[in-house]
Amino acid sequence: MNLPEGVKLSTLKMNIDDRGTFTELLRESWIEHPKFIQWNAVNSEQGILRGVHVHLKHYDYLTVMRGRILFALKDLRPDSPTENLSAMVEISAEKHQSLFIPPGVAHGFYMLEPSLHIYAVSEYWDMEDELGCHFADKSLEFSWPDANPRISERDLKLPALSDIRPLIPSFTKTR
Ligand SMILES: Cc1cn([C@H]2C[C@H](O)[C@@H](COP(=O)(O)OP(=O)(O)O[C@H]3O[C@H](C)C(=O)[C@H](O)[C@H]3O)O2)c(=O)[nH]c1=O
Repeated sequence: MNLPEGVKLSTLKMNIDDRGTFTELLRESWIEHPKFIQWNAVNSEQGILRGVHVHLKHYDYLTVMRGRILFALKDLRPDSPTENLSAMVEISAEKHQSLFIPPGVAHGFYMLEPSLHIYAVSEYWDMEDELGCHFADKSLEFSWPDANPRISERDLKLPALSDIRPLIPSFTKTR
């Protein structure tokens, strides 16, 4: 699958026995840079769309613990080898995968089923690092399965993609 440079989609090993399952979600050795300092758990009803957000500083590392989520990604970093590439990735709890998203890659999440995703961030939550644009902006080139998702007031008021593009720093190779 063609993903923005630096985005990593990994399959996690689910150990199954007669009691249930055991899955390692993250080892520090799997990701050289950055270190993750905060974890979040997010429950969502079906039909919810979170985003589209993009960060100047922090990295996200996500996995789906229950349900099925469509992750939409777009590379907004000037000079990136995949500048302007859009991608849609579906992750379910059954096929345990993780998604690593560097700064400058816009992302939005549409819940195909009631879902629980957990994610780690490399900086503490800071609204200064919470940019975003309206999910239905055509220049995102996202094909959402739902033209009328349930979305927060904040996300509904997000600007056009063209308004935030000048704020995104140029691409730097993830160490
Ligand atoms: C991010 C965050 C939020 N909150 C509080 C603030 C709100 O009362 C509530 C929901 O926050 P928000 O509406 O920002 O959640 P999402 O719309 O799911 O956005 C989050 O997930 C999308 C996809 C992102 O990429 C954003 O980085 C992240 O903000 O949790 C906290 O208490 N700590 C936190 O670290």
